Amino acid sequence: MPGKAPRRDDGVGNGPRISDGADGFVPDGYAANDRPGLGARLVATKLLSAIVDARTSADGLLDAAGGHPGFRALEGRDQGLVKAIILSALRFRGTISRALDACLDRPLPPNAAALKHILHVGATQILFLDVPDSAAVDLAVAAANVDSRSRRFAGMINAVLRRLSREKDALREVATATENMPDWLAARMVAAYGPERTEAIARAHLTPAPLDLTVKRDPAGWAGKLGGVALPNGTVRLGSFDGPVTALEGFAEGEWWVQDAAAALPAQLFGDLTGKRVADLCAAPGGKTAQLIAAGGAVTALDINANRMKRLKANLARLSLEAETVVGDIAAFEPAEPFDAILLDAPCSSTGTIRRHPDVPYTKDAEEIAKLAGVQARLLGEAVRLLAPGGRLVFSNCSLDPAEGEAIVAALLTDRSDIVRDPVQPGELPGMEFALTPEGDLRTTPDMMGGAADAPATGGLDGFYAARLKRI
Ligand SMILES: C[S@@+](CC[C@H](N)C(=O)[O-])C[C@H]1O[C@@H](n2cnc3c(N)ncnc32)[C@H](O)[C@@H]1O
Repeated sequence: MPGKAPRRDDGVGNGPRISDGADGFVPDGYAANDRPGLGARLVATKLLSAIVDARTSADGLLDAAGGHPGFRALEGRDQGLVKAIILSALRFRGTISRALDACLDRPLPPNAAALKHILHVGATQILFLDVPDSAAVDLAVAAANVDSRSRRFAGMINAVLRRLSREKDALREVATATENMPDWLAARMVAAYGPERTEAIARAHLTPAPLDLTVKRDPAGWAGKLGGVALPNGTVRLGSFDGPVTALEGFAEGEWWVQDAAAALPAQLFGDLTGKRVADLCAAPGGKTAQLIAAGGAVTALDINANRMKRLKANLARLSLEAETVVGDIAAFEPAEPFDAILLDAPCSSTGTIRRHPDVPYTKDAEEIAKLAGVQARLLGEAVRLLAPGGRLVFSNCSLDPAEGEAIVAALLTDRSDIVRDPVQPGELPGMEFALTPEGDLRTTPDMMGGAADAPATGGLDGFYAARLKRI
């Protein structure tokens, strides 16, 4: 059984008025105060629709400062509940759909999107969260009653969710983890990794990722201080941590930064950078920039996004690390001299981070992957232009899709006779040799190291690809 959110007695909060009426999402003059806990369910229903129907990123919606107005208006406890509902509703979307189908006498009307989201929000609480079933059912019925399009389905919602509650022990069993991958993604994963590995990857997606930290020095010491384990690459992993990272020892002193162990690997492929001119060409928010500086490089960090660059600067300031920073497009970057080492951590579909961002399968698609692959190929061509003869370039991203990784590098190597692969040797990644391909590239997937569900203290990695190249 996957992790459940903390139990709430009644699934309630003293809900504030949640609508300014501007988006008309709380209809009929309704105030969430009228029914404790209803505001959270209405917001969860609305946000699930925004993610699944309008393909809006969950991070942007679920932000206490800049998120959806309905979410921001909720009190902290209800915000936590909405987050738990949304993340579980997405993580287990296939299992939830199957369970609901088993409780429906006939298929839902095709134009009843709001009804579908109300059922999913109710079912998520019954099947996967520690909310009393009676509160989940009653509040789903109440949510239907305040929406003029869904009101006529209130009786049906009541019957379906009550049946779900009675039969939940059988219905919440995940039949195959792959049922929780939308078809487009499952097809691409099976084509790349085969059905068995896809099932293992899908299973790893069902458990949130642990908290990983990159430390400036002394991983074993920090693992001891923070109650974690030091992984073979030096990442400190805190198996179960629930709270603000800012409260952890060493944060204020700038001793570490949050970074998945797999995300730490591409920059580690450069080894010692002392005395080297280094460019980090897609740098923000700067996790890998910090590693390159800590490895001794004189780093120029470039990113096209000024806001993200502000975050990079703030992150480096906290860590007391220094880099030259440039806001701009790689294509327009004309440095005085070429670089000895270049990291291109290109924008991608982020399918390697589904454990952290279960909305990704619903906000991305095959068409977007093809578009991103075009961007990556173009940026890699630009990055090569900035590399000194003999210099090393690492191309990386957090996609699981070979179209955004292996295929991009293969095409470059076919096109350019002056660029060769500089294969990573097993001895360079002691204890993590499993992450190397026969060609000497890095390829991690979430099921590696056991997968978080099987080995919470050491399991699971984000999906990453990295190839090390050299200019001859
Ligand atoms: C995957 S993120 C980089 C993450 C970063 N390397 C880290 O570890 O924190 C990709 C970045 O590429 C930047 N980017 C996209 N297109 C770019 C371009 N043409 N020139 C420069 N930066 C670009 C985006 O703004 C984004 O910050």
